[in-house]
Amino acid sequence: METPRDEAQKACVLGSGAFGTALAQLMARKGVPTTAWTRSQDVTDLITSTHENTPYLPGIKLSELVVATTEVSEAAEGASIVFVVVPTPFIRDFIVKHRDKIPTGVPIVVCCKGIENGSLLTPFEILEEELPGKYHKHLACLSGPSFAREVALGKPTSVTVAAKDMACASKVQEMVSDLNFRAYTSDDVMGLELFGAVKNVLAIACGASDGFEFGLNARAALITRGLAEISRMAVKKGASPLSMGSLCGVGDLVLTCTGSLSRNWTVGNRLARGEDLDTITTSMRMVAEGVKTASSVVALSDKMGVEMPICQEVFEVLHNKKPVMEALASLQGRPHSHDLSLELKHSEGWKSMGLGHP
Ligand SMILES: NC(=O)c1ccc[n+]([C@@H]2O[C@H](COP(=O)([O-])OP(=O)(O)OC[C@H]3O[C@@H](n4cnc5c(N)ncnc54)[C@H](O)[C@@H]3O)[C@@H](O)[C@H]2O)c1
Ligand SMILES: O=P(O)(O)OC[C@H](O)CO
Repeated sequence: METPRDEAQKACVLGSGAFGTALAQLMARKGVPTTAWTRSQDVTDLITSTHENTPYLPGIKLSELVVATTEVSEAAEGASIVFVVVPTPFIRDFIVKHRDKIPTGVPIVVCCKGIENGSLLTPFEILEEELPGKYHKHLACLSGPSFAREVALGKPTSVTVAAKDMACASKVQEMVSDLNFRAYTSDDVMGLELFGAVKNVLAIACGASDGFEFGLNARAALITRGLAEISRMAVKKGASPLSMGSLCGVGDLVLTCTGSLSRNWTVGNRLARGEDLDTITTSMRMVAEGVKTASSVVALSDKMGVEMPICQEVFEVLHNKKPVMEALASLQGRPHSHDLSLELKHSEGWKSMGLGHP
């Protein structure tokens, strides 16, 4: 039987934490043989012998079509789609070390949510910097409300796939979608990545607020004012303010700020309950990207002259040991200001879209 256009023959997943494993399971569910690169031999052995990635997705039986290897060349060979799911702090080293093994002419889908410390670049920007030009029109990124466990279990999930070349975004959309996983396309790569990165920092604030049992009003306010912070930065960085209404915008922000499955929310929650950051992070094998991204967001907002008070307070708590209660009080005591609707109407980005005040 002829294979339909834009259907993957083999998928390669680079990074076998919770989300990489969930994506491997998603592709296998679609009948696509999938090879996942794991950093450690013990995870490859577990997947091979038990069909379960116990450290990252315990209790979920993986398809026989998912195989694991510690060799990037083996994972990538013959792949018609590649997912990059290595946490942001390790992406650059990973790509530099393995770029000669990454196939050309097939979509490379970046699925990480963070901003690199130092360079202040997003994962997509890092790949553009480190991969030769021949890869660039094949780069896409995928984000949205998508807890790995629910994706792996085949629970209904919808995400955004963005690329600079819409043909690439559409190709990825076709390749990843099934009845339980629905992808929408976008050309706003910067918007998708900034929302995905900064929402992790805001989820730490919401986890802390929930840890103190400040209530649902406080949490809704943090989410909404958090949306204002991201939009401010995104607009100034050239992203579309309209992406705030997307799955990769408000969708993922709401999920991560309200879901106890979130690692970032959990970090904030445990901080509020009196644990210190080192204890929390060393007890987690998984990565809460918001911890390191908080430093990048504060550095980037300073550099760009963008006000991001919630992110600033999260940074103070995480990296300058400010007591959580004091940080939350600082936010409530700030000078009065405008609602986002009024603020955006006067912003240059909004005006350039013809949406500002005349
Ligand atoms: N877990 C989710 O629900 C989810 C959903 C969407 C997106 N994401 C994003 O996917 C990315 C990966 O997260 P995850 O949840 O799959 O991972 P994880 O937190 O479950 O696991 C950590 C991963 O990092 C790897 N790692 C640790 N040190 C490394 C190093 N030095 N070099 C290379 N890899 C190293 C580990 O091998 C493991 O694969 C993150 O950017 C995350 O924000 C996660
Ligand atoms: O568990 P978290 O906080 O890393 O969030 C996971 C995903 O980003 C949710 O879409």
